[in-house]
Amino acid sequence: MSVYDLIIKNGIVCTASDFYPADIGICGGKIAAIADSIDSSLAKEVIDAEGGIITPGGIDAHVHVDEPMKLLGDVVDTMGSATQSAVAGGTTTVIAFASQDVGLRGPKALSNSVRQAIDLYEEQTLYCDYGLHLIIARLEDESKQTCEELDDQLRNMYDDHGVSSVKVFMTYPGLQMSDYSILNTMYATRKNGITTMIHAENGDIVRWMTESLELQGLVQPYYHGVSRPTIVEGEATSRAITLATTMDTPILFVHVSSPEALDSIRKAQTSGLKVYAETCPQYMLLSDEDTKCHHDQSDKFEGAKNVCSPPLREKQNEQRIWKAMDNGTITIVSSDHCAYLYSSKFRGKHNAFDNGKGGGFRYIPNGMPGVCTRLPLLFDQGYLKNKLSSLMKFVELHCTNPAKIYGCYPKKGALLPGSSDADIVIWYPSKSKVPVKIRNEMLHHPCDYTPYEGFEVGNWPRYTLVHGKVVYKEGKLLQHNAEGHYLRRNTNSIPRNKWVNGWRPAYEKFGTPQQE
Ligand SMILES: NC(=O)NCCC(=O)O
Ligand SMILES: [Zn+2]
Repeated sequence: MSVYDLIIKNGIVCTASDFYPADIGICGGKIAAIADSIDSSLAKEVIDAEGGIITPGGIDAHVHVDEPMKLLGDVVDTMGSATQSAVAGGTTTVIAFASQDVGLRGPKALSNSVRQAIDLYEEQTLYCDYGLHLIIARLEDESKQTCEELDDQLRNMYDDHGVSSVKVFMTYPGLQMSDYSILNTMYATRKNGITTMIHAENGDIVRWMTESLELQGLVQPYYHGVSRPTIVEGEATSRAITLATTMDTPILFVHVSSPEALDSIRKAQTSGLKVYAETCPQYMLLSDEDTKCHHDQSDKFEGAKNVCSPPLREKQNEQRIWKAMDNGTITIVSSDHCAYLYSSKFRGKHNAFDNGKGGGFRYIPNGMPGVCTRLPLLFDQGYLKNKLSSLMKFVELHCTNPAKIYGCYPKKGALLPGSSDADIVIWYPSKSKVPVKIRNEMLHHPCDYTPYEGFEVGNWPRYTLVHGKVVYKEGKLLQHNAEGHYLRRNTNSIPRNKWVNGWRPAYEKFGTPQQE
């Protein structure tokens, strides 16, 4: 009788803490054993890693796909297509977004918003597991009443669906929250242990700059970046830190790109605050030059492919991001995958021309694809090209820290016998298959471009396993093994119980520990 369903032999196992040659035994979709050598006869099936590196599957904690509220317009991905592209690049868990349905009322309003998204994705073939954050689209009114309602709604959402994180926006027309509303949100997230994710850009400055550029006729895609200088992100970041300090609430800044933001985050972390940060590959590998037209001089709109917020920065900025990843200022790396078609004149990026809008940068849907390329690009740049101090650091940023921050460790993001799902990437042995030139066709996604077309990387996932089954092998997807599910997560946002003065939230008297 077989002890294991599968044994992976002759690999070099790399986790966030260790790097060593070992065999891995898998049983019932879980990591069952890791040892110097496991006898092949104990398994139904054996994969020979041939000396290749083995890492936990990637966790991409910032992915946008089509969702019931269509908050971001006609993004091209379903959850099915996003998970398919994810596993083709070694990512085995994605955390996407459900948006608040502002038409719903009552204590189950947020829970039901999430339910609608889960119902939609249940219909789709999923190649890996997915979780959901909740985007708070609008607080009904800015009264203390809302605080209490939000508290109930968050508790129900977590109890019903294990959603343990919410995202708020300090910019975007229709989504931008006032400081007052952010405080209301933090008051309730703190009480429920929910992680507060913040998109930090000063929306009023962006609006003012946008109008000024438009008056001067400067509306090409490149000017999207000009309307959102680095200090716009820096100011919002330091303001959000002030709000979080007042409310004693841990926060995580998504898609951090600016030196001023990094300085504020580093300072806050050094003073002991629970401030975390995410960055994305585009902020170390692309620049504002990529928002100009490159290929076809007659297409002045081509830079729209790379319009995202925060925008791509000057080339020299990328060194700051690498340093911040290595020194711990940046906690996680996600893709912020948000793919819109480019070639269609009727969909995606060209929506900027709908109804006589004229294609100005203000109207370009923000975002770019990246769920497939995140791990290979960073494995190449971070590890093979030595921009990170070790491969373990790469695993920490892309797999382990996202799992810890978002409450799914060690089920995800680790290779712990008895605890972790067998979500695994086996990379090519170092001497074979190098380099790989990235082509859009390799990415198994519905988008018609990748910002990384023609980039060369020194390795690529050879096998991707989800729940112990091979879902991607040597460039091909194995659909019969695609059995992804919705992932409930735990809360993991623990306040410090340190206050700026004598004020305490009203709920403190109901049992939360006081400052020591
Ligand atoms: N980042 C971006 O440009 N688009 C996706 C939405 C967001 O995360 O802000
Ligand atoms: Zn954002």
